[in-house]
Amino acid sequence: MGRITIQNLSKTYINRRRFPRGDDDPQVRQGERITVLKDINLEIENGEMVCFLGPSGCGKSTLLRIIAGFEPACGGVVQVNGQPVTGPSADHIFVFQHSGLFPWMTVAENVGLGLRHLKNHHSRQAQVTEFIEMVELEGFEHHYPRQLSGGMQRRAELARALAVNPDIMIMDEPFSGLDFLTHMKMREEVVNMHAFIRKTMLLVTHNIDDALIMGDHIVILGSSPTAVTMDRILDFPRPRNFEKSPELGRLRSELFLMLGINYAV
Ligand SMILES: Nc1ncnc2c1ncn2[C@@H]1O[C@H](COP(=O)(O)OP(=O)(O)OP(=O)(O)O)[C@@H](O)[C@H]1O
Repeated sequence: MGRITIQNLSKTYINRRRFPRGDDDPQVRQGERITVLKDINLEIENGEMVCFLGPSGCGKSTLLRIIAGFEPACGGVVQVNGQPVTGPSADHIFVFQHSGLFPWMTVAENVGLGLRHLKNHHSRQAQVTEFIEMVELEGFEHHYPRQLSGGMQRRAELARALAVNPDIMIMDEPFSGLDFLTHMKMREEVVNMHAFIRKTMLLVTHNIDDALIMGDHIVILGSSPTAVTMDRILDFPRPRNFEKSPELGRLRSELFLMLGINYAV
């Protein structure tokens, strides 16, 4: 289960670097308070693919770090499956990171990390093989990360995430730095993987098309301080196609406008 409830969430950072050196005034020494998130309310259903969009610096990563328990909130509540988040939970949440593979381990060893609990060597190996096949990396089981292309490394990371089998998978700009075709391929793979595992996935992206093609639910955050400016369930049929679905195309133009771009490209 991966149901998330966020109520009146707020987050303030203190910019301690702002006080002048040697200033002993306690108020000044407290530093300038920067409110990043204010009154965020969201309901995320189990199994949803939620795409977060918003201008740079609006607090998308901060929000995901709070959900993952890496960062405390300053106000409000975040609950996962009805339980308040009080810290990181390796059992429930997997944070998909760039270069998250251990460089001294092969692809199979990296993927196998998530299956350490399986005592039977043969069933563990069988599952490692299954996940590696799922991301089409068969033949590269014994390669080290440095021997893989950027796209293959991301696929190996996906296989590792699948092996961990978390309730919630968090992906912060998972396609950044990939070339156009690899980006498209990875996007397709994540959509297929999600359709297969139906786990809750939270994905931060700067790419409106990614959000529209992938998301069951789109959340747009506005800045200064960040509030939810759009919270919308997408029920367009899949595979999604802008040419075949004029409504999807209209929503695309609307999102471009909301994010300050007048002419959708
Ligand atoms: N540890 C911190 N201390 C002080 N300020 C911070 C800290 N972490 C983040 N911030 C500030 O919080 C704001 C939101 O940062 P965050 O990384 O969440 O934005 P984002 O929307 O993910 O940005 P981007 O899209 O550029 O990755 C920024 O103004 C950032 O400077």
